[in-house]
Amino acid sequence: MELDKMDENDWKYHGEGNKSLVVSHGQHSRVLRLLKYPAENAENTHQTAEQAFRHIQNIVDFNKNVMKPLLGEKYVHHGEAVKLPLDFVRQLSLKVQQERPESRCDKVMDTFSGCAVCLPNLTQISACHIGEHRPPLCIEIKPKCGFLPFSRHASKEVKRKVCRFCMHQHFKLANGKWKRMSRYCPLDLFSGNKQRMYVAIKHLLEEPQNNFKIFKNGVLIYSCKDDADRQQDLNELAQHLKPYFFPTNGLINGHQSSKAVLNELIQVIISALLSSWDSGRTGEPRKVLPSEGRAHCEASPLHRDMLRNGNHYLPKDCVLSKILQAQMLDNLDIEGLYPLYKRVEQYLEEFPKERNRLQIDGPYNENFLEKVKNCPSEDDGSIEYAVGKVHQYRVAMTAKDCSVMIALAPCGEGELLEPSLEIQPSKPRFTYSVSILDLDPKPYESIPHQYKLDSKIVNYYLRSIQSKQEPPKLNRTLDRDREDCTLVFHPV
Ligand SMILES: O=P(O)(O)O[C@@H]1[C@@H](OP(=O)(O)O)[C@H](OP(=O)(O)O)[C@H](O)[C@H](OP(=O)(O)O)[C@H]1OP(=O)(O)O
Ligand SMILES: Nc1ncnc2c1ncn2[C@@H]1O[C@H](COP(=O)(O)OP(=O)(O)OP(=O)(O)O)[C@@H](O)[C@H]1O
Repeated sequence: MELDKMDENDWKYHGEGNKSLVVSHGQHSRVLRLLKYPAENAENTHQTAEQAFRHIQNIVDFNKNVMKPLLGEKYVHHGEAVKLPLDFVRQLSLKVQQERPESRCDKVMDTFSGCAVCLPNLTQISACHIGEHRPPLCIEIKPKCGFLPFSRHASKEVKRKVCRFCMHQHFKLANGKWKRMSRYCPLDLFSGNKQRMYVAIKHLLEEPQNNFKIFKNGVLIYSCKDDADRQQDLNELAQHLKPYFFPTNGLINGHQSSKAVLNELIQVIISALLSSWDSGRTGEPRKVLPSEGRAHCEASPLHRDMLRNGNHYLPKDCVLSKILQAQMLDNLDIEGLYPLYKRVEQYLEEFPKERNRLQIDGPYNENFLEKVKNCPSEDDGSIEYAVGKVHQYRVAMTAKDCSVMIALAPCGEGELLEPSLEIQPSKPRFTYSVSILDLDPKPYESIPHQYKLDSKIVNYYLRSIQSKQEPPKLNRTLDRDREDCTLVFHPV
């Protein structure tokens, strides 16, 4: 990519989140990730070009020096900070504007600094069979927090029973963020139990919100639509997917065939999420013990029998296990962390110059990682302990908000390249790659917001459960009874 010869016509809108907008290159498997700002203060960010570049470089450094060693070399692509011609960025911003979803237009793309992160396009993977005409598929999952707080600081009993995602759903619906409740529960996805994972992914398909997307040849073909006819959307998705899973089976018709195709998709997703390259070598997957806080969430719509169905484990090096371990660095809960944040604040008021030594805003280098890894386990009253816990919490926050990309390319007969997924010997095979994205550092300043938000979510949940005068389990049990009118897949 020659930075002085950038042409906006080579790039197209790819997607965006709350903080960044992503464009992809038409020919090369590359994306540019540009930051966004609230529309009202876009021109007043008062950042010099140097500060803007530092900010982008900080994101790259955090990915490279902190998240990559924690999550694993093979999953994290840290990218590169680039400085783009301002003219190109302005033209690009005009070009993509019409493609942007309305709900994201409260923020505008940064057209002032020219700074961006250049990354591999993780929706792409090269097909492993010459003459293979089916383009790559990619499934993106934002799994969110996969455990219940086990800290003694978590003051409300409900936090030990119902997971944050399930409680947050009530708050999000009340605030109008979503129109329909998601039945997805992260604890089921992270359980390592294939039946529970199956149901979790089925619920993501039924109500994707911002947790589930599918791309074909790098183009988004399935995601959240507020006023969608879900069954029709799923049937259309099945039409897209059928050549991948039933290549020789003629035209697909009817609800049953859609279910069969989506069933195959879920099986492949589960295999990719549980795959661990180490297990390939040794033959036996290495297990991690189930940890505290990982049993199940009482708001999950799963049947008790399935929850009781034995202990299951995540293979040690699978992507979910890596993410969960990083999430669990938050072992005090925000309620235990907040007093330590205040200790740091007080210390910085007295000794403002210490901010740099303590690496509150970076640099995100090996030293920062050491502080995260070697934080004392007991509170000795020191500032070092408080800062170590704050750093750990911020890393955990990043892991609770990241996304997993599973890119799949069909393999022809006898063309099996490593790594590959084979669901059953008679079924089509895929070569695949699994990556983790959106690993930006969460600002130190957001801790008070997290503290308030946590209490709002819990209090709102308790109120809404009380107002229905039903215990949480009963609520979702009623939902389950209604499941007949929605999609029912058959668990493996
Ligand atoms: O707080 P949460 O759990 O709602 O997570 C926020 C996400 O909302 P979600 O619940 O996933 O829909 C939110 O996602 P959306 O904008 O809702 O798609 C962001 O990812 C936000 O991160 P950041 O502030 O942009 O760095 C996320 O904020 P952080 O808490 O990770 O800072
Ligand atoms: N390297 C990549 N390759 C392909 N697609 C990508 C890549 N990085 C991001 N995307 C796409 O762009 C979308 C937005 O990116 P990202 O999640 O990093 O934005 P964000 O604003 O940081 O998100 P959040 O709302 O979680 O803060 C992703 O959901 C994904 O679909």
